[in-house]
Amino acid sequence: MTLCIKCLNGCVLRLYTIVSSVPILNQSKVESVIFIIHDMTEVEKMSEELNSTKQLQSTLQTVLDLAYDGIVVLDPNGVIMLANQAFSDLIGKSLMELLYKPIASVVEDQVICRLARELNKTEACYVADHPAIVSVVPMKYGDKVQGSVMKITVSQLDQLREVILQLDDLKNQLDYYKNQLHQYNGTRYDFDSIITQDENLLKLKAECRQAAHGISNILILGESGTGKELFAHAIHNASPRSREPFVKVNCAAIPSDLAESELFGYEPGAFTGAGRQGKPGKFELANGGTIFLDEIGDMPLILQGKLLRTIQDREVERVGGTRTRTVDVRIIAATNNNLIDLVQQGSFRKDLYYRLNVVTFTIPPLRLRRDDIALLVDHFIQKFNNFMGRNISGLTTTAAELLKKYAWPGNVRELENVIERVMNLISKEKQRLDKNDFSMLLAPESSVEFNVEPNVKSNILSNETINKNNRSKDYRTAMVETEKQVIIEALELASGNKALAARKLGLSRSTLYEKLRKYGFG
Ligand SMILES: Nc1ncnc2c1ncn2[C@@H]1O[C@H](COP(=O)(O)OP(=O)(O)OP(=O)(O)O)[C@@H](O)[C@H]1O
Repeated sequence: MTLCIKCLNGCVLRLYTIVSSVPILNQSKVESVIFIIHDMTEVEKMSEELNSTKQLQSTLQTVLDLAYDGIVVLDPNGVIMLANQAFSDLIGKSLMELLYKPIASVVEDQVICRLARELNKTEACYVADHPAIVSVVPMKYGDKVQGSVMKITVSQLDQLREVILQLDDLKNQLDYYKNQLHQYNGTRYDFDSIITQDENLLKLKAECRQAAHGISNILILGESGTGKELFAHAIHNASPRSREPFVKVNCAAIPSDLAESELFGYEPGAFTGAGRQGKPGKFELANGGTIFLDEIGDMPLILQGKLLRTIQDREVERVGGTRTRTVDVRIIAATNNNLIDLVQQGSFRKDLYYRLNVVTFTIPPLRLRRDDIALLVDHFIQKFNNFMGRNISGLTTTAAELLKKYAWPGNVRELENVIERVMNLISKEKQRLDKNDFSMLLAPESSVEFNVEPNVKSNILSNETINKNNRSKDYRTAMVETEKQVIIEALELASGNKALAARKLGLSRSTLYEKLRKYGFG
């Protein structure tokens, strides 16, 4: 019963009471009643407190059960006062079995029992065969230690391990697909593909292999068909970037109005015809790997400035964009032009030249390494034997002599093309290639011509132009006229098909275009 009492000072006290009444009887008649009033206010208060403590405990239990870590609360004697579900799962006992029992009596794990006696300790150990981190912290009320809380981090580590395993799996898959991509899209050659026994080229190979491990940009010089691209592939493959992309750009072949977007990409709507998604440029595609800028001497002047900025800042900005993107790309540039001449003529930026000319290699032409000819011939015969299902064993002595004396203006590419052509034309019964099979290399003036300084005789197809009159002309004029004549003949033979003419000449298409422009045929 609630009793309201008015005090002398006028305030009203509400008391929770239990009232008992005892009647006093006189001959069965109630004479008076004794009321005994028990003030239960304190008890009621305690009961309310108990209820809220129970609520708090239930909240605490819910919170603890949500935690991934195993948590156990111990009193100063090591009795388990509270534990969460994760702890119970880890130990393999129900909460009923654990609560209010000394931890040493219910938990078999010796590490946990030992750590339960510690305060302020963190240890990496195994709990129930799981790698775990166990921490114990004291619980204090005021200055007095009232017990401790132990936290066992296991499940997160397990989950982390799961995530790490998945990540490893994904990494393996990524490596696999990168490998596949590498086989189909990347490079075709490595240093073993470079056939030579020439001392200078062997030395160059060794230097390039060394430079491959570095970070500097590389410039490869050399006449057309000497193997500049082959070297670029080999350098990339021997570099720490070998698993990353190798992207080739033929600077002479991209139309100048598209060159900027090809190299640097474009944003959506950057120009009429630009795709809605935008497009990454070659630099972005080569990110992490190598970009091979072939025929760099033919790069439009306007783009050279942007290339220079890209090399310096290691950033690209897409056409029509404002955002810069960081790119980590190693540049290998190659050209058969004399870049210093181009700088002097004003068609190549001096500052770009110095940026590119950090580590430079010049591949010697085939005519300066004649001992390689026999080796390369064997290599190409083998290659075409495989392609064509032939069984040619090699050259006759006279054919070998002829090929060794020939000037090879188109270098290794021309040699390869000649062998391919001859192997296509000779009869099935033939075992060895004879001098007569190489009639296309024979000028009417006979072998004397082949002893002439190679530069003078730039191509054997020019059988009419290399004559005595030419020899009396000045050296350069003879070369130019010879070359013009050779080109005209090759175009005639190819019925005006420039790609075919370039193949016949053993030149790259871009080199032929360049020469056509130079001689005003283009
Ligand atoms: N040392 C070599 N060993 C084997 N093959 C070679 C060698 N040098 C060049 N070749 C072959 O000759 C052909 C031309 O080589 P490559 O394209 O690398 O020359 P390049 O100097 O880049 O020519 P261009 O200046 O015309 O682009 C390729 O088929 C290449 O495989």
